[in-house]
Formats: sequence, structure tokens, C-alpha cells
Amino acid sequence: MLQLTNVSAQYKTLTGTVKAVERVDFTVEKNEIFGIAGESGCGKSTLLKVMYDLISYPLEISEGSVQIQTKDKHGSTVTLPNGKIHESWWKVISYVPQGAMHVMNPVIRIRNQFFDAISKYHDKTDKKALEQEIIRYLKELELPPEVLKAYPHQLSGGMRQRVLIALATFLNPEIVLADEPTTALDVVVQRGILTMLSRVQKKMKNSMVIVSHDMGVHYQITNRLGIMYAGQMIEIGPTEQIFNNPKHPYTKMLINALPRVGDNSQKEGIPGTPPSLRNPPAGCRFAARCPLAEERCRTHEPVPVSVGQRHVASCHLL
Ligand SMILES: Nc1ncnc2c1ncn2[C@@H]1O[C@H](COP(=O)(O)OP(=O)(O)OP(=O)(O)O)[C@@H](O)[C@H]1O
Repeated sequence: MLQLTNVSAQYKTLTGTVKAVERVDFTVEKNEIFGIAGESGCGKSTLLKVMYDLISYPLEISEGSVQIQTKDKHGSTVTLPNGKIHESWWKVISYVPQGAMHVMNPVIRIRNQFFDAISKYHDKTDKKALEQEIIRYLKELELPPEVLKAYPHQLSGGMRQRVLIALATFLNPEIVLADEPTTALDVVVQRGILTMLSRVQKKMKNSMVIVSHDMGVHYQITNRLGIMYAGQMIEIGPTEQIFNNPKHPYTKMLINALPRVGDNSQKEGIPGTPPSLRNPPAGCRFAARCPLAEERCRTHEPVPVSVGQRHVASCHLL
């Protein structure tokens, strides 16, 4: 279980502070796929880095905490706080970063990338035995063992992404984070990746967090969904509820902009642009684009209210 309590994170740059994540509060439960959606630049990737404890200059956590509850080798429950979570990378929590090509070392064969990443966490000192285990796992994920001999550039984009997912899940971590796992892939390959993620999750019964700007991805694969806007989580609920009964005006506009079978009406994007995260406005951050905004929306920040079972949204009009 991964818990975020009132977490804010910012980039402290020479030209100012970017408040990329503001007071985010939610828990990712065991055995669920939790989605994070929102427009480009709203803070999705930063939030994932915060969860993964991948904090380095200029990024810092300015308030709140991240905690993972897990079991130690004696079976006792232990809590890993942010600042310590990175000590359990691969084993307790793993991360599939955005852009499979850039995150793999181009001059190292896949086989050695596996060894480099996982051998120090693995009991097997015998490389042959470890390789056999990797091959067995690749086959289980319908990946040919030959990929181990390849360099990253010799694989297609979809295959590289599948290899990264295999790498991130080989040690059976309790939490897997994936940043835009299907971006830049064609729809058929996309479907393959989503099926793979879903199968891995069902088999391992672990927690997955999927970041995507594509609402179609969330519809297909996630159980619960958080909608981010300008660094804040403005609605969280079961995916089916978010799609069938969205509550926040921003979520409604996101859902209404989606194409539907049999509906040939012209779809419009959401007019306007999100506010700067260097100097976010007072009140509700969506007010300037919200067709329903009232005076109080521009002056007072809304707090999350319950709008259904396990469903919360932050809007004065609710
Ligand atoms: N290294 C950095 N230094 C300064 N600002 C940054 C840095 N990385 C990201 N930002 C800013 O932080 C904000 C959130 O960025 P983030 O990448 O988390 O958003 P995102 O929702 O994942 O967007 P995308 O889908 O485009 O990756 C943006 O305003 C971005 O410009």
C-alpha cells in the first residue's frame, strides 16, 4: 500500500520555483490499477517521481509525506517513508519511465541491462541460472528470449516498452509505476502493452499506478482514477464513476471531449490554457476556464468533498 499525505513538490530553479505538485492526498491500495490523468504539464510525471522517491535537484518535496507499507524478511509490517523508499527499488517498488529508448543504455545488450538492474537484489550468484529465470519470465510475458541478445535500438518501440515492463516486474514488486507506457506507439501495439500490464497485475495481484494523458488508456485498464489539474488532484474515484458520472467541471469537459461510437457531433477541446505553476492563481485553478465559475471560485480554494462511494472532487459548486 502506498500512501501520499498532503504532498507538495517543487522545482527550485534559478529563475523561480515551479510548484508542480500541491497538497496531494490519496492511497493506492493493494491489487488495483490506479490511473493519473490530466493535460500535459499538470504534474503527473513529477507526482510519479515523488512516489518513486526519485528526488534530486532541482526537485524537492516541500511538505507532506509518501509512505509504503510492506513486510520485512521476517514477515513483520514495516513502513518505508520518502527518503528511504529508494533503498527498496525493484524489490518493493519499480518504475517504468517515459520513453523506453532514452532510459535504456544504447550500448549495452538487454541481457546485461537485466543483470545490472536486478542481480544485486537476487539470491542467485550463478548468472546462468539467473538468465534461465529471466528467459522463463520473458516467455511467460510472450517475449522471445532472443531479445536478451539485442541492443535497444534493434528492437521496435513496442518491444522495448515490453522489455522495460518485464524488467520492472521481474522481481515481483508490490508497486509498479508506469509513466505514459503507451505514448508514441500505434493503437495495435498500445493495446498489446495494456493487455500485458493488465495480465501482469492480475497475476501478481500487486498495485500499479499508470500515468497517461490518454483517457482511453484509463478507461481500458484502470480501476480507480485521479484527475490532475495544474498540480492538484481535483477528482478521484472509481474509473467507471469518473466516466459515467464525472463531478468536477474539468473532468466533465475531459469526458465530453472523448469520441463515442455512433456520435458524429463535432468534439471541442477545452478552451484556454492551464495557469503557470510558477505563480498559480488564488482560488480554484480551473476558474479562468470554467464556464460555471462564480466569484468565490476566484478567491477561495475549494476543498475535496465526498460525491459518492470512494469518490471525491474539489469544486465549490458540489
Ligand atoms: N526539471 C525541471 N525543472 C523545472 N521545471 C520542471 C522540471 N520538470 C518539469 N518541470 C515543470 O513542472 C511542471 C509539471 O511537469 P510534469 O512533467 O510533471 O507534468 P506532466 O503532467 O507529466 O506533463 P507531460 O505529460 O508533458 O510530461 C511543468 O510546469 C513543467 O514545466
